[in-house]
Amino acid sequence: MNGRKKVTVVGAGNVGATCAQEVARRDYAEVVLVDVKPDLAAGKALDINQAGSVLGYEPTVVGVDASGYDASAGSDVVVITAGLPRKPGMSRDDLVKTNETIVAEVTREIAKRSKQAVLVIVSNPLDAMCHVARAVSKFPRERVVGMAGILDTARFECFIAQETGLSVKEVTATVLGGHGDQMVPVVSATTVGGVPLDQLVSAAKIRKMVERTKVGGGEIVKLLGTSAWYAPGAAAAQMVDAICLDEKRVLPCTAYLQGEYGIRDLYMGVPVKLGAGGAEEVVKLRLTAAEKKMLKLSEAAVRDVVQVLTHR
Ligand SMILES: NC(=O)C1=CN([C@@H]2O[C@H](COP(=O)(O)OP(=O)(O)OC[C@H]3O[C@@H](n4cnc5c(N)ncnc54)[C@H](O)[C@@H]3O)[C@@H](O)[C@H]2O)C=CC1
Ligand SMILES: O=C([O-])CC(=O)C(=O)O
Repeated sequence: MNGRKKVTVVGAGNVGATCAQEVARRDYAEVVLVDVKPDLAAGKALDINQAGSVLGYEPTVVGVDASGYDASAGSDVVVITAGLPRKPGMSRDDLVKTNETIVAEVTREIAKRSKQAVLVIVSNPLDAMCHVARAVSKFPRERVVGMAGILDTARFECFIAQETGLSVKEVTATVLGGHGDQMVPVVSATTVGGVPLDQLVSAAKIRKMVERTKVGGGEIVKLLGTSAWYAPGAAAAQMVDAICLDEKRVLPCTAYLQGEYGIRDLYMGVPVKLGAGGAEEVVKLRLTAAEKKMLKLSEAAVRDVVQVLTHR
């Protein structure tokens, strides 16, 4: 034992490798990167380790293929990014069957070797893939949590900073609901330097930013031909920090709801107290009537996808 936390990232593609490097840069964990493609994880691990010499972190990243899952044993946190990304013209939901098979297989391998880990799911369609990971791992709901809200919120905050000309560090926003076009940017809880957003920006401009946020993933898919990775990788690493360092941060995460926000037996994005135990508590936020209505629409959209799953 070297006193470091152990973090496994499954999927060494765009999001997984970015997340692995973000975690490596923090220098508190050994990082295991796993990918089904032979040599991909080993090559990325080597590259990330060599960057540490320039950026100032220890070379603790190990890369293995699917025959090397034993290297992940005893992980504190496992980030699952394995699966196909969408291409232009596709919705995230179009990935459901292919990625269900992948996420189920990966979760099986992980759960038997890291029985106490917190699983952070990234693969899409996100809310549905959280159901798959929970059903296969049989972990308690606190220890299977999804990454989407931090990314969606980051997009909203970025647009607000650009619109107001104020530092993004002063912007506090939150985006709830499913990780699809029905997500709910919560304008009533959005402030810049403590000032409510609607005192700074016109209703029409806010509407435009809200709509852009809701299709923020698709905007990047159109530009790149595949989906985003810098912001998603950074967002997943922020969740890893909160868990490994027991930060008790309140972050928008995808959690299994059992009556909170009037929603039962479904994964949805809500504010969560994130610490060593995973999603330790769902935090209640007062929503306006319009926001509640939007959350109901988002719930219906997530339920439509979840009902096609074999593992739920
Ligand atoms: N939750 C969110 O906010 C976001 C989710 N995503 C999702 O994350 C996933 C990954 O996206 P990218 O990294 O851009 O894709 P990518 O194609 O760059 O990487 C995915 C990796 O998964 C690997 N993989 C496939 N099957 C595997 C298996 N059975 N075991 C281990 N590895 C396996 C592939 O070989 C590939 O290297 C996609 O489903 C994408 O839609 C992407 C961005 C944001
Ligand atoms: O848009 C996608 O397919 C990937 C994703 O979830 C995002 O970037 O929000």
